[in-house]
Amino acid sequence: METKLAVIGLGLIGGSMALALQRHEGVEVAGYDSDERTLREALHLGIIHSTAETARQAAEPADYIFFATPVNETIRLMKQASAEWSLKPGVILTDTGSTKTSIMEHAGLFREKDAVFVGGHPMAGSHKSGVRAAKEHLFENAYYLLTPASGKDEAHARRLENFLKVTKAKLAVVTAAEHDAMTAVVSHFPHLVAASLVRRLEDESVEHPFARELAAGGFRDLTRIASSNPDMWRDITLQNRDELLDQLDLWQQEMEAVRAIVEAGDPDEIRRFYDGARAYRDALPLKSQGALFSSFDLNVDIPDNPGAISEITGILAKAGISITNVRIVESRADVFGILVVSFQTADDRELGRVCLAENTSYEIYIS
Ligand SMILES: NC(=O)C1=CN([C@@H]2O[C@H](COP(=O)(O)OP(=O)(O)OC[C@H]3O[C@@H](n4cnc5c(N)ncnc54)[C@H](O)[C@@H]3O)[C@@H](O)[C@H]2O)C=CC1
Ligand SMILES: O=C(O)C(=O)Cc1ccc(O)cc1
Repeated sequence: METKLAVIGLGLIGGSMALALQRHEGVEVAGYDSDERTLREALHLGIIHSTAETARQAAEPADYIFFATPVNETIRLMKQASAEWSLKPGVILTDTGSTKTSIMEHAGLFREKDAVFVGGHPMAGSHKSGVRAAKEHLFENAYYLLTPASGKDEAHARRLENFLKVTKAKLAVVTAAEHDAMTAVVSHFPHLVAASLVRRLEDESVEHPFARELAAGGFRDLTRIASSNPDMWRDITLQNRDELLDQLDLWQQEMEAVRAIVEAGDPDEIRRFYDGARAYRDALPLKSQGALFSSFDLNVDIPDNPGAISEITGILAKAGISITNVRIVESRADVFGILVVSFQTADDRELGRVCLAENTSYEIYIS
């Protein structure tokens, strides 16, 4: 029997969701995006089977409705859907938003409509946005958090979980409050810090214009997420404002403590500070594709010459293993640099590792 799916918002996440859910046999995906070009492209790229002229038109016949719009827009659509749309009895509505408390405060709007809203957040993505960045594999191995409103909704959450299994994400149920507290620490606050570090460099560059030329390696790694979509992050910041304010207070305390350590100038204490952070960071789970790990990387020690990069990419291309990115994190004349090769899935990375080990003598490792 055909299952009808409506995806509202066809950017990176909605597009990827539509592609991943097409792995189900007999799923018919109708899409709507307020941006006409995105809608046309989604159809052209096979991300959706049909376009709708309004969100309502896509949603009314659907068995599952996904809102993959910026979070403030999702709340606006939820209000409209509950007040005006004629939804199919038994429909499950869900979203992909990075925040959950405000959204779940509106889930009750569907209670009298024989419809259930179960919050969702696939914790994979990148600083890229838009339909062209959509990938069927995006959610594989990533955590996908679900926030059913109450015990009564858990049966519906299980139905949604079953539907989402084809994404190969790791599904977990949490409360909206737990969700927002945890994502504030691992995702939302780091975005604020990354943006602030970039702004600090911009200020510094007034006096030292050369500083921006030196912003390589670590600085670029640490601030990649500052290239994210500002509209999306405005909405997230507004919806998770209280948690972010708490994090800012705690960060100020942390910075005071760091300041005291630096001011005291005790070498042992300074080393203990770095060592503690390194030990905790190195023990973080790497297998999962959490919010801060958006690709599967392989590090290859290569000599610092352009031939080495094309050698590696050539070997992988010949073996038909697709890569999503290559970059050098450290490169100095006459020493070995580290080439970071990113893959779409853990399986591709393993194939790449074996292939490079067989065909080169470079040291290869997963950091
Ligand atoms: N980018 C990421 O890495 C992740 C984002 N999310 C969440 O998923 C949602 C979507 O994010 P992305 O796909 O990255 O954003 P995106 O910017 O790539 O796509 C959003 C799409 O929604 C459309 N849109 C905006 N208002 C609309 C409306 N009223 N009706 C229909 N379409 C509308 C836009 O035209 C755009 O195509 C956001 O809530 C975000 O917080 C969740 C996990 C990861
Ligand atoms: O680019 C990155 O590493 C991210 O942080 C991606 C991301 C953005 C928003 C989310 O809600 C979850 C993941």
